[in-house]
Amino acid sequence: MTEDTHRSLRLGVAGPVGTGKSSVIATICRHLRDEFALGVITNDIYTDEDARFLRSAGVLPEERIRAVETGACPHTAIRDDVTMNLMAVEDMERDFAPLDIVLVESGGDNLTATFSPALVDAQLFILDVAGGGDVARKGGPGIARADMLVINKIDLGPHVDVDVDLMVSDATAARDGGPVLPLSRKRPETIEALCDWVRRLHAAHAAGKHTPIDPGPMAPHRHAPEDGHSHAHGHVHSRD
Ligand SMILES: Nc1nc2c(ncn2[C@@H]2O[C@H](COP(=O)(O)OP(=O)(O)OP(=O)(O)O)[C@@H](O)[C@H]2O)c(=O)[nH]1
Repeated sequence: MTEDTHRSLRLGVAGPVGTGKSSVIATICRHLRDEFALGVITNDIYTDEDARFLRSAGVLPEERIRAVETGACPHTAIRDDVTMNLMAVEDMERDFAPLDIVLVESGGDNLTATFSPALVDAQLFILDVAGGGDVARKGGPGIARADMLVINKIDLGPHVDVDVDLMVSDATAARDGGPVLPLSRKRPETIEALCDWVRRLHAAHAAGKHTPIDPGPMAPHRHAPEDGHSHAHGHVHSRD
């Protein structure tokens, strides 16, 4: 007989470095932890820094926030060989059953990193206005086809000369009309819009009406590690 595992909604959060992945996860946990049983898995190459940030923010009981130290290109661990992450998600689902939602934070630093549908049911891709208003136009699988594109830190628009409305309409065009969510932790109505999207997604998942979408593979890229050898993967480090 197989073990009775409780299958949560697995929600990936990806995006370039510093756009606010940990902050968005903290926000979702703070606002939805009384409605849903939540868990978080973070990904970093060598540290558990993101997990420590979330634990110190006190957004969930500490044991519900676990780190996967990928020890290699973090994008590989969410896309090409998801074994470490899948085991972490399944362990958490078993240890805290029944969980409603497990959030998985990607290591990030890359405009094209996306999750494999073998790991997550849905994914958020996060850009911020501080990265420049034209980033949304540049496209890529996460921007074009993630379940939701978040444009974060819209409170900073005037300070970095970014027209937020234009960035949102560029992003919507890059997604062929797919959903785009302007967000700022300083604007409660945008946080409520994010929470509503998560609620609807969870309801669709629980009803068996949500179909995971693969945003598509990363573009080819090369790493140049310290030892002078380089190796190629299927993605590009656009902010390296
Ligand atoms: N002004 C403003 N700053 C924000 C907002 N959300 C996040 N930040 C700040 O942006 C910085 C980066 O946020 P993180 O959540 O650490 O970003 P991240 O994508 O998880 O970063 P990495 O894990 O290093 O890739 C932090 O200093 C946050 O305080 C926002 O809505 N407005």
